Amino acid sequence: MSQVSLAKDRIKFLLLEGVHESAVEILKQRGYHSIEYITTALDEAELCDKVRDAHFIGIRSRTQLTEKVFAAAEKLIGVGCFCIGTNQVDLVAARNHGVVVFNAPFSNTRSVAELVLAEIIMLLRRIPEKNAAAHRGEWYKTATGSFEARGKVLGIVGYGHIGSQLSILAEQLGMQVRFYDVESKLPLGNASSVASLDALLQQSDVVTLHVPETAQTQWMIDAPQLTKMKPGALLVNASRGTVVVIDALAEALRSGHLAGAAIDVFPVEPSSNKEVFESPLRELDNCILTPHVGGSTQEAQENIGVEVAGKLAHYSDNGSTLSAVNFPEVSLPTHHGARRLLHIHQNRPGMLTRINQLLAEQNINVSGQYLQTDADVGYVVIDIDTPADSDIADTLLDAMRAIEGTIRARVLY
Ligand SMILES: NC(=O)C1=CN([C@@H]2O[C@H](COP(=O)(O)OP(=O)(O)OC[C@H]3O[C@@H](n4cnc5c(N)ncnc54)[C@H](O)[C@@H]3O)[C@@H](O)[C@H]2O)C=CC1
Ligand SMILES: O=C(O)C(=O)COP(=O)(O)O
Repeated sequence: MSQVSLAKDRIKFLLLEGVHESAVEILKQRGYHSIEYITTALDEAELCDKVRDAHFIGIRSRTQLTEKVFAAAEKLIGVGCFCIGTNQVDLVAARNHGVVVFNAPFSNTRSVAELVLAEIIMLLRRIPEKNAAAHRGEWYKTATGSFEARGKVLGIVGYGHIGSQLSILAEQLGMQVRFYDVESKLPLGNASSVASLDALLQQSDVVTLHVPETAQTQWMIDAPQLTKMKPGALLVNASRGTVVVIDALAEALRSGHLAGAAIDVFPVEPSSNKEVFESPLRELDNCILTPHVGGSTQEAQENIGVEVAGKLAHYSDNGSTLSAVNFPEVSLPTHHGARRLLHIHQNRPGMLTRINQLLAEQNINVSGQYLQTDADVGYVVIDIDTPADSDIADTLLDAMRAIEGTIRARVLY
């Protein structure tokens, strides 16, 4: 057997932020036992040190994977985001270093939708203030400012997996659902789309945000947008902390223009449970504050562990990049009796020709070849008919690595 294909027990996984143990179980079931498990996030300097000998890293929303981290991670071939958001990863840097990034696009969406629905009911009934008062020994029994959810207009910004599930749940309560999305989306049930964010803000009794962190969504809700909301309206943000300008929100809550808010995500979040949480919203009783737990349920975390660990193991075992968020997607059959080589390269003319020339020169029969490219990167998987004890794959690998524009090449089996 060739020496270049790494044995599974030498493939190292670094799992951070206490990802669910289902991830560890799946990796072990798939034959990966070299797993370092850390319950917290690491800062950039600690990460640069830790990632040096890791082949895979698993993170959640706190760990920032920067260009500097990827440059230090010489052996890294894959990242698993055990969450939905991938804004914490420099996806372009990852791709340029030949590192494939996966996430779990659905597994915690129901959990977020349920939490938001519960918060809407709590806010409509002014429970946060009444709860805070009761904790101080005050008895604040009044119907003033308390409303049923039935008949109220719920404005959803971002009608994706979470927004659309919330739409269905809110309609069960009799809410009238309207949404604004930059993409054309099928309205579910009796929901209807609204042409602009401003129009949605003006019409809604409750506004809830379910957009990803992008340049367009950054500080999307600032003082001018809050002013457009109905007097006495409510705001919920369980998307990303950069979507809402917190000082502007605090002012809108203090002035009484908004009656309440529920905020799960913040521009700066503590990096561990031991750090103090600072926010101007802390002093406001009419604001539900939660520590980024929208997706933190046992069900969601267990499913995410299984899903993302499965994707990492599949990529490691077979080279498949199906559902990668930063990489050309190649879905591959397992090819028994063949050797499989992977070549990740800058997408420039003639790369495949050069690889195929090498194969022809060595008189190697190709039994399968799979290529996908995006604007910058090409990924080709080559199955060759050669006995397992031949060292031709090693020779080929050296030659492929010498091709100018190669980012990474390896023999899988
Ligand atoms: N609080 C928590 O624990 C969690 C937070 N999240 C956050 O929620 C976000 C949304 O999750 P999903 O619904 O699963 O994502 P998704 O990708 O299914 O939906 C996002 C929707 O937002 C729309 N959109 C993008 N830019 C927009 C803009 N500028 N204006 C209006 N609409 C825009 C998209 O077209 C898409 O329909 C995630 O990106 C993540 O940041 C996700 C899970 C847990
Ligand atoms: O799935 C997401 O995007 C989330 O925000 C959840 O993040 P977490 O895994 O709880 O740190």
